[in-house]
Amino acid sequence: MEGQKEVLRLNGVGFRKNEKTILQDISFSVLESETVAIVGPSGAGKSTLLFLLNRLADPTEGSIYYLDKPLNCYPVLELRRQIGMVLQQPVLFPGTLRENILYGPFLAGRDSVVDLRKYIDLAGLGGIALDREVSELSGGEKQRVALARTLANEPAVLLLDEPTSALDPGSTDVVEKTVQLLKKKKRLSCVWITHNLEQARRISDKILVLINGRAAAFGDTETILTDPAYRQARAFLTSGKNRGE
Ligand SMILES: Nc1ncnc2c1ncn2[C@@H]1O[C@H](COP(=O)(O)OP(=O)(O)OP(=O)(O)O)[C@@H](O)[C@H]1O
Repeated sequence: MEGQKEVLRLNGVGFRKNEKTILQDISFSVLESETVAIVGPSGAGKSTLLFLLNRLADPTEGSIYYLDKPLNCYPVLELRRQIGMVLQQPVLFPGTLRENILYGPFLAGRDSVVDLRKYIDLAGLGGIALDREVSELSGGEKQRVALARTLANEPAVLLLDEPTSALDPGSTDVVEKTVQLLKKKKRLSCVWITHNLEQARRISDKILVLINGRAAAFGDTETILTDPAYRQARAFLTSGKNRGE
């Protein structure tokens, strides 16, 4: 879409670990208010690519820009506030719902001014008492707490690594709708790993197909999912290596 600013840009990104090439020559950008889905077979390097965007690792080749500066020019904690991450298995601290959601704002010194209710409602947690221990919650509820906690940092970019693969349809719907709402209201940008092509169709504007650490295709969602030119890339995703959700 014209006029959307570039939020993330990868130029020829590669990553090697223990002499093994995990990612090679990846270039694409993510615009403001845009969701890019990353799809690809197991072991293709999807999670590794997401880790690079959050500086859990650094590329061994190429560069990654966030807005107008290389990623490594930002203090890492500030960067992770602006580029939040939600993983397949929610990582929560022992403690209450309130403590978990206020953790990020507390670190930033704004826990006393934050509107906790906003994030509770966004993540569809309205029916749960704020002083409930998170260890007592269901998997779907925990994942929604993890989402609310990340959103409480008011990130500009959200990285999602199969956030709904272990969730029931109701919780999946909450996560998808929340992200869509924030795209519209806050111009949130997302990079969302999914094994589910139907989910990719619902939530993404563009798709990156990653195969053996390389970008096999990148483009508009409908084009990637329907254009015969991408049949081979799609075939990889439905070849049985791919898990359904
Ligand atoms: N810390 C590490 N050291 C060495 N190799 C690693 C490391 N992390 C991942 N790998 C390897 O990198 C490759 C890509 O792994 P990655 O987890 O990024 O793939 P993925 O596409 O996310 O897979 P899945 O869909 O199964 O989650 C795999 O071959 C994996 O074994």
